[in-house]
Amino acid sequence: MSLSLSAHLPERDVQVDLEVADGETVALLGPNGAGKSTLLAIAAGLLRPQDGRVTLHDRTLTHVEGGRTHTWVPPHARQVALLAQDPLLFPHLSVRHNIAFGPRSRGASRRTAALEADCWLDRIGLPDLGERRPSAVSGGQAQRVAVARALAAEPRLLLLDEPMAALDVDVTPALRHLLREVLADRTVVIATHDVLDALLLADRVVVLDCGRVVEHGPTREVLSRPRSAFAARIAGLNITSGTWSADDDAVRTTTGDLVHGRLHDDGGGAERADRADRGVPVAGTPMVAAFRPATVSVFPARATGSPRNSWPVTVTALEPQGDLVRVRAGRLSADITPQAAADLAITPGDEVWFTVKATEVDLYPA
Ligand SMILES: Nc1ncnc2c1ncn2[C@@H]1O[C@H](COP(=O)(O)OP(=O)(O)OP(=O)(O)O)[C@@H](O)[C@H]1O
Repeated sequence: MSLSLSAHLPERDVQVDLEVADGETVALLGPNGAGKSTLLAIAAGLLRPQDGRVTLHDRTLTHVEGGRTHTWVPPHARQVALLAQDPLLFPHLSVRHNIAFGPRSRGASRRTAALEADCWLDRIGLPDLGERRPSAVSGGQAQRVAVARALAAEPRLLLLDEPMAALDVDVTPALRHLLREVLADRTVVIATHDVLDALLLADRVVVLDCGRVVEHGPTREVLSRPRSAFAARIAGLNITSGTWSADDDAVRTTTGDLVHGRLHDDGGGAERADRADRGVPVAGTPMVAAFRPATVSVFPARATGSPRNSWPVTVTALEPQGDLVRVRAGRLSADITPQAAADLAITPGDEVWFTVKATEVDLYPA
């Protein structure tokens, strides 16, 4: 194993074992507060567990037993790079010098470091922005620079904490594309809420809940046969949140749309979700609605016969999805046949209607 981490941190109720093979990308998935960032902080040496051990390529970085520290390598000496939501570039340095910082700190000459930085600027598609200060580039560009800066330091382990979370949905595909390219063959742990990150970037997923690993395995296996409630909720699904409207017998989303569907109770796993409906939530209960992109039909105008779930959306992207075309509209997506996409002649920016039968929508208390 390249990375082996076992940690117990009682004050955060975290007890986790994690192993990552050499060259493997593992996605840590889990709801808010599950312990994803805590795990990354332990690996990076920003947090000391009560009991635990972190080894990277057989080198012990952390070894603590019962609060007593036996081995502690400080963060800068771990050869571990942590990339957070916020790119945290040095504001007083140019973009080129930010990237050159890694090679310089490895002992490279000024000239070599600058040449390496220029290679990275090309690679991240920003060859002309080297002289700019971080304040003069966009959020998406800054995050690409942060990726280059992290990798230019040649870390043996790269940790990514929700790298896409602070970005507009329009720029996430470009960053995801870059990550796909640069993460191949590196040892990486990426904490994310986004199932697409897991699908596109990770070889394996580890699902955390309440500070424990509740599920792990190859990405597609876990997402196609999820066993934990969280994985079931996010596995390739459209997820939209809102609150229960008793008058409408539906979830009212933050944008005011109503989503009708099949009610489930607390979603305690796929097995339970199959059972008949239980109690109806009280008005105002926070809820999530989940439905598969393949169940969504796309129409140029409101569908006749007006199915109960039909929403006007603006197409933001079209992407191949197996044999189908994924039509993205912000956070929602529909998978349709290439023929249907051609007939509709959809392009990003178009207004269309997404329609889904209530029987295809699962509603869970959030
Ligand atoms: N600085 C902190 N001090 C004390 N407890 C914390 C701190 N940060 C997080 N926690 C607690 O540790 C637990 C794990 O939180 P953590 O931030 O690791 O979860 P997460 O999965 O990264 O969540 P998110 O997706 O919201 O970032 C939670 O119970 C949280 O309340």
